[in-house]
Amino acid sequence: MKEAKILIVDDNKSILSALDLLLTGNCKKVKCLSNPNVLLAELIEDSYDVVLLDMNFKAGINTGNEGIYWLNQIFEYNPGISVIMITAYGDVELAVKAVRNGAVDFVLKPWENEKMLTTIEMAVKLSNSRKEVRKLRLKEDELIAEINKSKNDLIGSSPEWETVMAMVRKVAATDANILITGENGTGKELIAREIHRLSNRSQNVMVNVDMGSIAETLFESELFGHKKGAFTDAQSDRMGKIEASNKGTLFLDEIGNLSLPMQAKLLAVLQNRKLTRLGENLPVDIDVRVVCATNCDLSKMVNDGNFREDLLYRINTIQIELPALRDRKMDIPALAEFFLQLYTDKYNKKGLTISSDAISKLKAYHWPGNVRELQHAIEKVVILSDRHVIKAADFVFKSVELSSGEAYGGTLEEMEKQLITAAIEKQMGNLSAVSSQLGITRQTLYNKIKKYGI
Ligand SMILES: Nc1ncnc2c1ncn2[C@@H]1O[C@H](COP(=O)(O)OP(=O)(O)OP(=O)(O)O)[C@@H](O)[C@H]1O
Repeated sequence: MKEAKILIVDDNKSILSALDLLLTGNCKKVKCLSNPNVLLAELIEDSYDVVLLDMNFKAGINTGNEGIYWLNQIFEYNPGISVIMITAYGDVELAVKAVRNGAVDFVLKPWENEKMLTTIEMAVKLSNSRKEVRKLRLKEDELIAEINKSKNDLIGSSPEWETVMAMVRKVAATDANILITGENGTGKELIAREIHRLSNRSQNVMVNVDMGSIAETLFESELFGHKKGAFTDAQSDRMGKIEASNKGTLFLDEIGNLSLPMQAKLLAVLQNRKLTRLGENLPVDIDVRVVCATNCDLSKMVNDGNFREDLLYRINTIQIELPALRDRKMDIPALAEFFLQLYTDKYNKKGLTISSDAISKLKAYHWPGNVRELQHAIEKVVILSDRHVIKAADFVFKSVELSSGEAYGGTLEEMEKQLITAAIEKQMGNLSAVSSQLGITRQTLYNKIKKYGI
């Protein structure tokens, strides 16, 4: 209230001076106008939080229509401003009409000062929250525009990749739920982004949830949100990821990693299109398009009793299978050039090129980690290269199987890296299988892959 700027418009001078006396000292600025014709000019002059507006201006004509007219004028200029009508007892009906038109409240003449101050205080609060909402909305629009601005660089012209892209273009604009399958690193997330970018939901966000890294205990609060105090660590209200993707796209990565109880909870939300935040009673309506990705064979998981059939039907209206990189080797040169450009720019190594024998070597390799592995391989040689041309010998692909009794001369970290690389090769890039082979969680495996640049 102390920071508020109040504009009072009334042709009755004694009302103006009474209100001026009451409010000066309680507010930052109080401005009185006896002629409504200068009202709009005054709104342009300064940013007011509240306008106190008389219902009647012309002496003798008490239709109140002038008040409603000026109310609409104010909103046309600034719909966020709080307007309180000042009205005589006989005009209550009109004052109610003004409230229907957007005024926050009305005060009857003669007013009680306490009541008037409370009404103005509420109006200031409302005006502040409207300003805050408007600011957040603009910020949100800005962020979404920024996120969606960049067109994805999807490299590939092989028939296998073209088939994928034709399917993406066909289904993007529909609201169909899509399941993207393929080995790790084949571009599932990239394709999900492209589907979102080409969809009618691209004005809103795509929210990415990695089901493989959410702990069972946090699943509900991460996805559905919670109210402050809903559980010990819930220190503030939090919107869940599903609600955050409302009107946009919800990308559920590694859907095959979901436990059966979590599958049931997710299915209920997708079926009912409603969710209830933890600790709250009222369900919230949601309107999301679901895109899922997995490297697991979900049909086999259904047969084995590890994945709900009804959930599979719900998420795989359309299935897009991404080819492994070894099955579209003709795209390797273009991908290599693309990543070379990316990393020579990033590491300031302009002019670095790649020899044709190096490209041949890349084409001959079987890429168990697919495009991601190729990307990391190029990044590594760009960092290490101190020549102008990358040669075949710069790429070293290890296929190591260490026997338990073998003496190893390297550091513990090198050994760990080799073990992980060997396991990825052995399991053909299936990270779930790699993590169970090595006896570590998927998250730990991800961290190590990132750490070692595998
Ligand atoms: N066609 C492509 N053109 C350019 N870059 C690609 C392409 N396909 C994949 N990539 C890049 O390869 C990396 C891995 O892609 P992405 O994360 O989409 O794969 P993924 O299948 O979702 O992997 P995971 O199953 O491990 O989550 C990303 O950096 C992505 O930008």
